[in-house]
Amino acid sequence: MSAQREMKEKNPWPTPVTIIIIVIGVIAIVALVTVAVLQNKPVPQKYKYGIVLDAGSSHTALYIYQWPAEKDNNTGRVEQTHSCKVKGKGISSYASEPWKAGESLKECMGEAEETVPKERAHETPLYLGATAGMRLLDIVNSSASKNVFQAVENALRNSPFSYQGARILSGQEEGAFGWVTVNYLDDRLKQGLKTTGALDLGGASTQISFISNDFDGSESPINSVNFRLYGNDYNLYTHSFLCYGKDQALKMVVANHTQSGATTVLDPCFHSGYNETKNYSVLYDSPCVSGRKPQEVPEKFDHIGKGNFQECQEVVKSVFNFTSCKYSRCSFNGVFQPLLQGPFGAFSAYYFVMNFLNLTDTSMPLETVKEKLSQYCATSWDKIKIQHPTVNVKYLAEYCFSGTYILTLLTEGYDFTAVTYSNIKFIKKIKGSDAGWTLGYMLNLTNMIPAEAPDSPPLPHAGYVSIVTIMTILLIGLLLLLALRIFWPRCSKKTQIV
Ligand SMILES: Nc1ccn([C@@H]2O[C@H](COP(=O)(O)OP(=O)(O)O)[C@@H](O)[C@H]2O)c(=O)n1
Ligand SMILES: [Ca+2]
Repeated sequence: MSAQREMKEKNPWPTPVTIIIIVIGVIAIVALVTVAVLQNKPVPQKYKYGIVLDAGSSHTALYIYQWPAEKDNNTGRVEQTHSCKVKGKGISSYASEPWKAGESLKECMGEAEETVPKERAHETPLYLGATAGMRLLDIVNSSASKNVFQAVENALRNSPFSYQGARILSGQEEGAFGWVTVNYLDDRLKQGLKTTGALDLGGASTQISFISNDFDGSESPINSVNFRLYGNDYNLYTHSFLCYGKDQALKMVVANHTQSGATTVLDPCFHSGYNETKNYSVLYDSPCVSGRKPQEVPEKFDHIGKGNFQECQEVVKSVFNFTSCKYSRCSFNGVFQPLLQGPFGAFSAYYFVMNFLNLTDTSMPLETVKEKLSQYCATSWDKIKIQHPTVNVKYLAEYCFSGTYILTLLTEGYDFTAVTYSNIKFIKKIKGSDAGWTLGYMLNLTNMIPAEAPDSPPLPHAGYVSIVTIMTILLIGLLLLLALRIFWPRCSKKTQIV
């Protein structure tokens, strides 16, 4: 015992070598922990951008998407960072003065230039896709449609972005890309989860798209779209009904009322007290109704509201044809539709209308929804105007019709029942991005969704760094213990003597 005390008094400090080892060990640990922390700190993100113009029948909207620059190969999330509503009507309304279609886009294109960093502009793809308004214009006047595209192209080519072209989407593309958007934003594709069907209601056409076990594409190939996304195969059913958007459907319904060429039309889909003089020529100005035009019509008619939901439902039904079906089952107008399956997201005008009517809650029994709509339709036009002083009266007048049309389309047209109605969710946005075909369109054209699932490392980055750090600390600890035994052998010996 005394010898041990003697030794400690002689040399109370560890040897310099041990100190160096300990210092190096501590520095190594601090360095490792610092590296691990810094490595996992979010670095300021650099983004890439893509722009899509949705040239709809009623208006054009511009959407800007962004995704992490270093991850455009399929792992980074694409999200909407900005949107801009073009003032005025859709591009198809400029058939007689096409240059105005190009002009109309300039304000939103200016916003896009402010949103996308200058150094990214030249590599930012810019697309314009036109839907049913231009499909209809192309049917009645294809040279006018070409002129509108020419004007739009001139405006977009002069932008600093990488212009990739303007074209009319087929109804099938419109339906399929809407489905891709909804399922991409919900993260259902990457994870191979059960998908959500997509219901899109526009002004001039409407789309229904869903996966059904009942459907392999063979019964009606024109309604079938095949995808391989993230290693999963999808056989999607999709159909677009031209003329069954809510604005054209309204024209068809009113046209059915006015077959006799009457000067007064009593309309159950408009509120009592509503009375507007309208032109027959405007009513019959689209190919959706031109075939119904009576031989002899006066110039104008008085459109008078009656405010009766039940009767409105009956006249709305008159635009759906259920008489012939050459397939095992049909929705309407002889169009094949497999058994409805799964949850559905209903967006665009489905959402705008049901949201205005306070009817987006689909857990409410369908009968209650109908009662509420019936009460709304029965409210006088004067009262409606007082209740909604800020809403444009042209749109305000149409909500009773639009609500009735939506319920009729869903239940009679597509065959949703009181039970399956609750599978529908009326949505505007998913995680900050608008539901609609534009995102799916861009993801497809930029090959941003791979056919095969990307290989992912077995551990996430943070987990990898933590494990390496812990293992290194353990190793250093072991080395230190080893060093203690080598450089202080006497210590251990003394302990043995004691
Ligand atoms: N805030 C809004 C915006 C659009 N809408 C309606 O939503 C529909 C959008 O259709 P769209 O312009 O995309 O037409 P399509 O080309 O898709 O048929 C139109 O009927 C608009 O009137 C609405 O009800 N409320
Ligand atoms: Ca649309």
